[in-house]
Amino acid sequence: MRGRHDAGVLSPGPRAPVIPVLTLDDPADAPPLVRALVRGGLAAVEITLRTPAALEAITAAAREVPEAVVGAGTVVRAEQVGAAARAGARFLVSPGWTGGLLDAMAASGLPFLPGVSTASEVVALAERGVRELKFFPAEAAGGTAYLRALAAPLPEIRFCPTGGIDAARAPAYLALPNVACVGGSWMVPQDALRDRDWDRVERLAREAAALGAPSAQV
Ligand SMILES: O=C(O)C(=O)C[C@H](O)[C@H](O)COP(=O)(O)O
Repeated sequence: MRGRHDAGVLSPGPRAPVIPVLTLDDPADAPPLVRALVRGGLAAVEITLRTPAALEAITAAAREVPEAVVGAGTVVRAEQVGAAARAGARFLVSPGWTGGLLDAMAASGLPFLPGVSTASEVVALAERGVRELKFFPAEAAGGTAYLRALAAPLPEIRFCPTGGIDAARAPAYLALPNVACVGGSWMVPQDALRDRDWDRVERLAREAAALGAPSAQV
């Protein structure tokens, strides 16, 4: 993988320790929600392609909140790559990977984070030149102990662990040398989203932004 991927989602640069992972049913929620996250200090956000509203939500957030960097998550099929890019996504995240998906993501020119949960996958992707990876599902797949173990043989790989991480667990991940940032949905609780309590989201985002030495760049 060449080109923009070398600039990467996780390379040093403008910093945020946490990427909020958003799943939205109403695209109208996207702009005020993303604005609240940006106000709290989390400017890079991932909107998952898990709902019919997702592409419209990406479009609305990208257009109405230009100070945010809006990416697409749950990219699991090659044809979703073009749709996400056309909607305005500026980075791509997948819970997993296939050769076809990697080719499509690389061809998009956008930074991307394929998901892995085993050492063999890390080696396979490193062989293809991909060194910035999502570790998913982080807690279920071995958590900080697993990532710490991977750092010894594979020190050049940088991870964004996601899945089961909350404000209490995030600092231990962020303290690892091979972790650039963490992903999670904890700063957007279901009831806050239902009640459109953007002030609460902003508070939780501010707490998340203060959590650790960050280095997500998108
Ligand atoms: O949809 C995807 O592409 C995923 O890989 C799953 C998400 O990253 C996690 O569901 C977010 O993690 P939680 O903080 O546990 O909610």
